[in-house]
Amino acid sequence: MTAALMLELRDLSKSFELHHQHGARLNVLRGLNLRLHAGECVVLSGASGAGKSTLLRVIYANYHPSFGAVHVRHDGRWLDLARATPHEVLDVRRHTLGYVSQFLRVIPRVPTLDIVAEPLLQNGACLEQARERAGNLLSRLNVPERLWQLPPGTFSGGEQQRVNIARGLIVPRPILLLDEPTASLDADNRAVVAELLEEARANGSAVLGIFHDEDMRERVATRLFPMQALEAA
Ligand SMILES: Nc1ncnc2c1ncn2[C@@H]1O[C@H](COP(=O)(O)OP(=O)(O)OP(=O)(O)O)[C@@H](O)[C@H]1O
Repeated sequence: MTAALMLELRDLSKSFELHHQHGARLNVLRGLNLRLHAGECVVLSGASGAGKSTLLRVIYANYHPSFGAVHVRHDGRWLDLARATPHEVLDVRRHTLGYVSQFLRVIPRVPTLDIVAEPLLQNGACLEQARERAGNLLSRLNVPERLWQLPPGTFSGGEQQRVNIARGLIVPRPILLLDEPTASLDADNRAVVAELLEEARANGSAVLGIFHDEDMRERVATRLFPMQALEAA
């Protein structure tokens, strides 16, 4: 049986207008086509500045594409995020499309355990279930239990990144976007993240990510998607 198509980018382009440079345009993505299926992990490769993060931000609807379509399979139908309403975008983010960046951005003074549990609570789980699953993920990611009741503001870069990954993976989502989520992690913790991603794929998630570390790329990628910086307009 062929795996279900989950995400399809068609003829996608993105340029930025540089207001402080008299409206000059910077073309970053042009005519890009990509299909992502359930159970695969496609890793974006290419030099710094090739547009990898921009592409993930366009898919997550943080940036609006200049041209083209971002079709996602959401709730049994296809939706073009480039033309979706803000309400539809929020619904897609809540149920279908996860995004884990390098940085943890959270409300200050909330304990780590609740930060991780929050997305599961929002999806309808009870507090006890959400905290239990949060604790499991934090343990697997080697975040010591003595830190769980503290807000993560003062944690090390690697600890914050592991909290961020736990929060990003606690709700199983059909499509996962990862923007260098393991950048500050040591080899042992990178291996845990690779295992978590394999489990997500085995459960049918489609993963699209950026990993600068070559070991990590080789370990998690089922396919590479090469990208190149465009020439100036
Ligand atoms: N909001 C923005 N406004 C203007 N230019 C932007 C914006 N976001 C990204 N760019 C430009 O787009 C180009 C691609 O950036 P992007 O961060 O997508 O590259 P990348 O391949 O992810 O690089 P790296 O591997 O270094 O993270 C860069 O030249 C960057 O300056």
